[in-house]
Amino acid sequence: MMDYLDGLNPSQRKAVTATEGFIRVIAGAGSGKTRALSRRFAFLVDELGILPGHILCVTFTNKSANEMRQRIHNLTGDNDTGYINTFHGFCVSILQEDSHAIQYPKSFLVLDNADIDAMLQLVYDERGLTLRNMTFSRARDMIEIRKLFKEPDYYRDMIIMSLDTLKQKYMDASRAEDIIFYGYLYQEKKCFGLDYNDLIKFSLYIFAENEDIKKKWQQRLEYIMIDEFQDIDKLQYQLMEVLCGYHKNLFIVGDPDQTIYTWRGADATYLMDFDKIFPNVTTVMMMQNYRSTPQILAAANSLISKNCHRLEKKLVAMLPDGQPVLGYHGETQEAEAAWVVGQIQACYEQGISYRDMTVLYRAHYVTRPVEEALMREQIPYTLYSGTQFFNRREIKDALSYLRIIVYKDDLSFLRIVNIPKRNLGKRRIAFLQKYAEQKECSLYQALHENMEETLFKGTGALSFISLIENVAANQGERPVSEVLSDILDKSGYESLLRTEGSQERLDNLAELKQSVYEYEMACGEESTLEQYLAHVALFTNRDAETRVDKIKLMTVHAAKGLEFPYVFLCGMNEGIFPSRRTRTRQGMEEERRLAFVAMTRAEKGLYLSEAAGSHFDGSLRYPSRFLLDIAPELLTYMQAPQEELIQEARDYVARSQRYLAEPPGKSGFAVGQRVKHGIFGWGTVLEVEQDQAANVVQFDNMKTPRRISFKVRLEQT
Ligand SMILES: Nc1ncnc2c1ncn2[C@@H]1O[C@H](COP(=O)(O)OP(=O)(O)OP(=O)(O)O)[C@@H](O)[C@H]1O
Repeated sequence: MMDYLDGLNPSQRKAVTATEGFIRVIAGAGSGKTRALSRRFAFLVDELGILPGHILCVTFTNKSANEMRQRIHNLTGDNDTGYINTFHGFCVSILQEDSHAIQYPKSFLVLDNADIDAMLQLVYDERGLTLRNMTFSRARDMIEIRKLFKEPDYYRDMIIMSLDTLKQKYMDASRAEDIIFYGYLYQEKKCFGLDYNDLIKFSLYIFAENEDIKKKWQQRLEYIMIDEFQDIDKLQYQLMEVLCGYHKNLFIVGDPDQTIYTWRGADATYLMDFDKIFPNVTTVMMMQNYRSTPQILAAANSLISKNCHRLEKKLVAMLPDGQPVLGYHGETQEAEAAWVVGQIQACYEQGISYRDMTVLYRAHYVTRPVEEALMREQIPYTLYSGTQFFNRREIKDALSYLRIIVYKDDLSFLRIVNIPKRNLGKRRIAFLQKYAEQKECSLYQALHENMEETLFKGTGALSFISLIENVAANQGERPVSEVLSDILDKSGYESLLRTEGSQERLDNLAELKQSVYEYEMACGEESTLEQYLAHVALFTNRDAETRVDKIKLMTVHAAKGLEFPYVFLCGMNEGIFPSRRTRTRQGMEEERRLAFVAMTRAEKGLYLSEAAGSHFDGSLRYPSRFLLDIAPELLTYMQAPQEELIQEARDYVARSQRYLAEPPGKSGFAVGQRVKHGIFGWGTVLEVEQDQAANVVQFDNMKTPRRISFKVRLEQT
């Protein structure tokens, strides 16, 4: 047996061996929390003899869950790696076991954005809405906000209401927003689909209503560990509170300086106040950084020290000296891109592979000049963005084929029934929709019952149905990867891509097969197609790794939790990074943390660049305040901005800082509350816009509502 404490520093050892009670680890960037977490898991299993199935380890992304599973497998040699998952993924496990408590089948569908869009399309078609009423992406945001804040009890409609009553509510709705919202809930219930919010809400509901189920899970989870705790949100927090209620062994680890998801509801105070809420909390500080050179760390420390609201802490570099952090000011964006690419080439000539170099940026549009320069120099690169791997057409098609085998659901059916062409176009589908409506059955069932009818003569209906039935009949005995290859082959889908000559799409399919195969290896033999489908719906493009030697391009958000030998952080200009949408001082501190996360991804080399010129709206581009925050001796410019420009930038930053709303930037009001304004008089709060730091108030004496900044005092009833 290996010694699990080998190669750990004293605080890491403490984190590993303090197993009982409430433990909080405040871990700086690159201080080895992943290492500590996985060793702790192995320690619990091998030294204390805890069964892996009684440990829950929550990670922030599926990718980190997979990595953690792999590490733990390597450490313990055990195939059973317990519950290592994201909160959403873990809720899938809860619901797969206990969804009967809410009369949902085990085989519910986990919906991703593309599924939600497909459902929205059905609602829009049925109720004559167009994208002019609302784009899908705005509709998705609206639904999420309504579910989280405005109608947090929405899930009762889905669970308690009958499908018919829910449909009536949808049909009775007249405002576009209501039509979309209730139409979507209806579609969800109709096909037993659950989106990310539902997963947690439904689990909490089951626990609240069923003492025995709650007890079962509480008793099962003897030890709970949560990574990236600084980005936990309210619902996740509630779930965690319930889960640790029996054994009270909760281990959390996070870094307040890396909170970058407050815009999505994350709240670092859960980490900061942990010791005030839970009894006898042991706090361990991990401040030794093993990732970056002292040069990189000094620059990052210098930046983050400019945040006012933070726990004062200093990361200490453990690695030997490296090259200085390099900066560059380009006269144009093209010049900046040329410098970045020039540095990449120089590194490559020194024997550094492309895969060890990563370009990071705040917003996608910044990549255009860099991409052009890379193409010109014929340097291979991959963009982690836009169309996410699991949202690509061919991947969605392939997964729909897998889904139809298990669920026979309408969404998958509509997606693939006519791909490749089976002569099942609009007219025949309309017939099936009508038939399904009358018989209250699925479209698949409708086709099954009608395939011998004249309308379907000369179509591929018969062969489609028999293909699905055949594969479905024996899929239980075969590995998922085999089922996938089989269906892609027999459906003619793969040869369709071959005829289209889409090599890239074929490569992506190969990548998918590989990822299924790896999933099977990680999960052991008992992985079923249902389980795979539930988990794959939780994936994001961060999960699709590249195997070829290519430069990676990604946003800073996507780089969370990752590390790269050489990092090129470009577009460091005011209006880009920090983003022009930053409106509050809190928001500005979050941008600075984001820049800190970006810089601390780098191990050996860090390159910071920006360009003069103007933005889309004609305003001048100034170097980012984050560059000015770094002490000058810690940033070596290969071409520096002129002193005059720096002074202008400082003036600009000082001006813009004055316009940022004051902290704490919290409204303190609830929707519907009556308030009194010094001049406008009485009114009602319609909405609280945290990002604008304003309350939307309908004043009694005014026709239209006004946004009133948090800065202005409002009296309450
Ligand atoms: N005690 C140690 N001795 C040597 N190297 C270590 C030690 N602990 C961790 N490392 C190395 O330091 C690097 C950072 O560790 P890890 O990825 O676990 O950090 P992290 O705390 O999760 O980082 P972040 O919060 O920035 O994402 C890894 O390459 C890891 O192998």
